Amino acid sequence: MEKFQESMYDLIVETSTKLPKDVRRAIKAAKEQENAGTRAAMSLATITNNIKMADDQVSPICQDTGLPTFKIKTPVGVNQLEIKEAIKKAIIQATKEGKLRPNAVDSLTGANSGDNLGAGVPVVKFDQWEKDYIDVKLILKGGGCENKNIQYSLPCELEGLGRAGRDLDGIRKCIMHSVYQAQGQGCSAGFIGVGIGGDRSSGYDLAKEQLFRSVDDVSPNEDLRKLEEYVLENANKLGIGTMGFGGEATLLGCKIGVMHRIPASFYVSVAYNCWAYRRMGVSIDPETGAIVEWAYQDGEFIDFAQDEAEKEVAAASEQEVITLQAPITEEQIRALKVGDVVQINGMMYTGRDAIHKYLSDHDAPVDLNGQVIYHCGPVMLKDEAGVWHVKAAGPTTSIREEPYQGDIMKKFGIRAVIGKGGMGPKTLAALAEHGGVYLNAIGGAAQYYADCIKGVEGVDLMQFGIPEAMWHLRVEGFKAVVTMDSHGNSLHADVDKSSLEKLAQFKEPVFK
Ligand SMILES: O=C(O)C[C@H](O)C(=O)O
Ligand code: SF4
Repeated sequence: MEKFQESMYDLIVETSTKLPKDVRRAIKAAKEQENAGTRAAMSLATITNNIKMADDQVSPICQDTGLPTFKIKTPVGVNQLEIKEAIKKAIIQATKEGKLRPNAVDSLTGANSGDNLGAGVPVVKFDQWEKDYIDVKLILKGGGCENKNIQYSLPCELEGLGRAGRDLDGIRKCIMHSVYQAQGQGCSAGFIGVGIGGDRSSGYDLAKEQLFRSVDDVSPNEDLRKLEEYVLENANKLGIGTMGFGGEATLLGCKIGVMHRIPASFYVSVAYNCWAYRRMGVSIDPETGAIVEWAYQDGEFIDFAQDEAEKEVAAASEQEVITLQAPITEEQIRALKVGDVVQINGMMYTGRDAIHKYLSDHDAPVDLNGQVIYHCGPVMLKDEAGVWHVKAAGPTTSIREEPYQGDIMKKFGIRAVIGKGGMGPKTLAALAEHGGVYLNAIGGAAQYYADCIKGVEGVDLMQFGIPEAMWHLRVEGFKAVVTMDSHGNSLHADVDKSSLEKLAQFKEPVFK
């Protein structure tokens, strides 16, 4: 097993930096459905461009490299303790090299362990089997899509769909609702794994297990096959679209598993995965620890470089891009309206969960008047000269900052916040009152945005750990879409409302 640690390192790097073939094909198909010049087409062009950049630079596709979760099958007699130790060492190395973001945070103190190890991190689950090789599957599922997982306890009452009973049609309603409630916040267009039955924990396990199935896999169970097809077809009629901007592609895959339950419980558990669906697998020789074969290798490999020309056409047909130089004036902000595409030059400051809480009862370490806050937890590496470099820097889900955002903008004179997934009524009211704007960047496009960052000018509040610190970033041509303006308009509220109306079309029984 000499080579096992190296094999695990290779598996981690491949998973974090290169999307599997089946996922690439699903993204390509989604792109082909969207009309050129729409926000959805522009978002998908950014996504495919990002996938290509991650390929070329062997860098994380998305800055949130998730909770590393390994599912391992070993022949009888293989030492599982040794396997776990080798995985931990490989994780430390991949983190040091910027292939994984340090993502393990002490839930009580907030301290980041810095090496991706911690209580319960990584997740390593073993099974034994009769075969003579080791099978290792890895999924790196980020926090934004994890937060959109949902578990239903049947019977229940669902907005838009009415009563969901303890039968196949009730299950259908839950799954349709799960896609609606995710909106764009889990970086749609996404994939869902569904677990029917079990208890609260085994139900979610079963749902996540489905995410290891190939996108092309067809369920051998006839009822589930029909349900998977139904959901895939009809969830795409909700009009949520990529990033929740509206559009044709909302869901790229639906896989459903079933297990027994106990009489009183009936759970439908849904695991939502963003488009950055990073899962890979290898089979390993138990003697040497070397990789014998990679999983998910069937079918055509889409190299998104081929899409270059197409992407340029889409970009050219876009509307005018408004350039904003930070610091930005109230007048410039008031001139913006939902749908405008802007590009930012100058400084922006990262701030996510820890910073927003901190700023609510402390002074800011820098003058934020007229400035831009970027909801982002980047992957950063320091070189030997002590200079920081951005390795990946896409937006994080903004709605988590809803309790603080409006107050902080007013307190410090912040004019723009950039994030993804949109914010709620409290922030919308503050944008109108104070003269602020919410800009939506493309979730997961961590290489694309890292490329717009021309320098790291400083960092504050490092005690919160790399992803949560306040990084001072000098940017050029950082593009985003105005999705909430200072005139009370929110694209997110509009898409939510229209998708709820569309969801109601699916109220009548289908599977009797
Ligand atoms: O933690 C992050 O950087 C992003 C997160 O995965 C999210 O989707 O909000
Ligand atoms: S930012 Fe988006 S793409 Fe990245 S892990 Fe979160 S949900 Fe996935």
